[in-house]
Amino acid sequence: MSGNKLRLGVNIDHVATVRNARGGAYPDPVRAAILAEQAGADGITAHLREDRRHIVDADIEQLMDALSVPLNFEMAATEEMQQIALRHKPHAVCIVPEKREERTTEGGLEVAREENRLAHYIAPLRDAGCRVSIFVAAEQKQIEAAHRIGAEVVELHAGAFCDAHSEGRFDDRDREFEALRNMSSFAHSLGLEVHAGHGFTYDCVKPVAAFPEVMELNIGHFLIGEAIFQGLQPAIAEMRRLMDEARNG
Ligand SMILES: CC(=O)[C@@H](O)[C@H](O)COP(=O)(O)O
Ligand SMILES: NCC(=O)COP(=O)(O)O
Repeated sequence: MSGNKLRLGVNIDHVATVRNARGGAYPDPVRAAILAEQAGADGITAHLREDRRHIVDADIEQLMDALSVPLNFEMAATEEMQQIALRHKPHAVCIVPEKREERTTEGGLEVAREENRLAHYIAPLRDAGCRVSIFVAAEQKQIEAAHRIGAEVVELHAGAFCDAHSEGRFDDRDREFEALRNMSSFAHSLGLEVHAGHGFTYDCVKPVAAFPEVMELNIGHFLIGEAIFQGLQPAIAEMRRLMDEARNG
């Protein structure tokens, strides 16, 4: 991924959701990834869930062959996913919590609860050259634990902030925003690279994009939705414009 500008990782999971609705071959998430690259995405994010509800193993194979920007491979901390990651050796892996019954990622990884296991789990991934990120809630104890286990990056779960904003719960939104801002600064003070993701829309991206410590935003569901109305490349270009506006004033 490029320099120290605020990078945009485009998550293409939900192109696969549409594809899988009919069990066919289109729309192709790999074609979406290539179009996203051409529209200015600095990286592509794909979440291979245990239940393969959207991205499937063949998508990861094809993305590894087709992409000229880095792949951020989201995965649960399972033996199966570790073997898949070690086989492909993507630029980055992001360890996320998963529950089969969830509709989408509901919270951050409870790193503090299983530090020893996760430290051993991520070591081979780091040794294989993958940049290891941990998807965490904006909580000090989780960020400290992510640092202790040897993660290089934390991705702050922005979902509570984004949901509160879109639902008009502005007191909740402001509280979540303060947590994100404080934990972005705290994570940076530990030497962690700071990312954020989950739930960003045009309306709520700028306040977090303005955090000077944040190096990357991973955004998917909203962009794929917007692509239905204005096309994927214009949707990405607008998100990029808003991110740049936030960062550069
Ligand atoms: C970890 C995260 O916030 C996103 O990658 C999200 O998981 C997208 O996938 P789902 O929509 O299946 O949760
Ligand atoms: N890690 C967050 C991500 O990849 C995209 O989340 P969303 O924008 O699909 O909610």
